[in-house]
Amino acid sequence: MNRIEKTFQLLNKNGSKAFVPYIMAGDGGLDCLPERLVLLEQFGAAAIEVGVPFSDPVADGPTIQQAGIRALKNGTTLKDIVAKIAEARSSVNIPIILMTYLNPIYAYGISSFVEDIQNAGVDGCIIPDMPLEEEALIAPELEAAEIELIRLVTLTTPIERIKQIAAKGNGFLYTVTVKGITGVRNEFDGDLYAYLKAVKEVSPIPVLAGFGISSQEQMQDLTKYCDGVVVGSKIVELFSKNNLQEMEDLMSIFKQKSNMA
Ligand SMILES: O=P(O)(O)OC[C@@H](O)[C@@H](O)c1c[nH]c2ccccc12
Repeated sequence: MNRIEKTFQLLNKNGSKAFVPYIMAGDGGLDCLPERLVLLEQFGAAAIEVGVPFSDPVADGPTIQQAGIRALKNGTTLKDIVAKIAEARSSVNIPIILMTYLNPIYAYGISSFVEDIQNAGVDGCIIPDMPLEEEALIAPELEAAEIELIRLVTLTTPIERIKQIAAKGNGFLYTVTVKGITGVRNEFDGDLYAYLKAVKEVSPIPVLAGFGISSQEQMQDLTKYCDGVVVGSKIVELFSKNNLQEMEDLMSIFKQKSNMA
């Protein structure tokens, strides 16, 4: 069984919710990636989304964009990231999910990409600019390698399409909570909770909410309606300020789960 599936089975059994932090690989130098992964697991992460820096990150807000620019300035490449994950894999028990736009995968070569991330122990992949209609490009190879393709739905996705996407049944459904790009928000649309509830009702796989989340209050509100949260910009900001205490405090409500992996 894939690590992602196993993780959600355990969370479910314990009645716990998932905290999935996003980090930008190469921000602060690629050498610190393994220690950051280990730290996030210790703080209570259920899985970690590792972002690949890219020059045209269409879904990224200012915090993630800046982190991407810093990582690119450090000379970070997808090849080096995959090698670093391979190096870190034996010290990390929780699932590692690689988030990259399609272009770097193309440049790498689809088959070698899948083969290399499989060997590195990557458990899942998020490719935000690849719609359902285009995924035949890579989905069969990922499936053969037992790597979960994590798909996104948004506030504007019709429910019939959400059903179709969720029915693919990989990993979890990434439900985007805002009409816009990544980045910390103070409040969400009033209809968000009803939408999350509707997504949860039609999804045979776990539903995670992501985009704009930075406080424990938001996390507690949202996880009433879904199985967990993805937090990117806030985590990226705290790493760049080296504010590990605030990170540990923020994640503390999820911590009891860290020992189950
Ligand atoms: O930064 P936020 O608002 O907390 O949102 C998570 C997000 O950063 C991360 O999941 C992510 C970063 N870049 C993306 C592009 C598409 C989808 C998701 C992402």
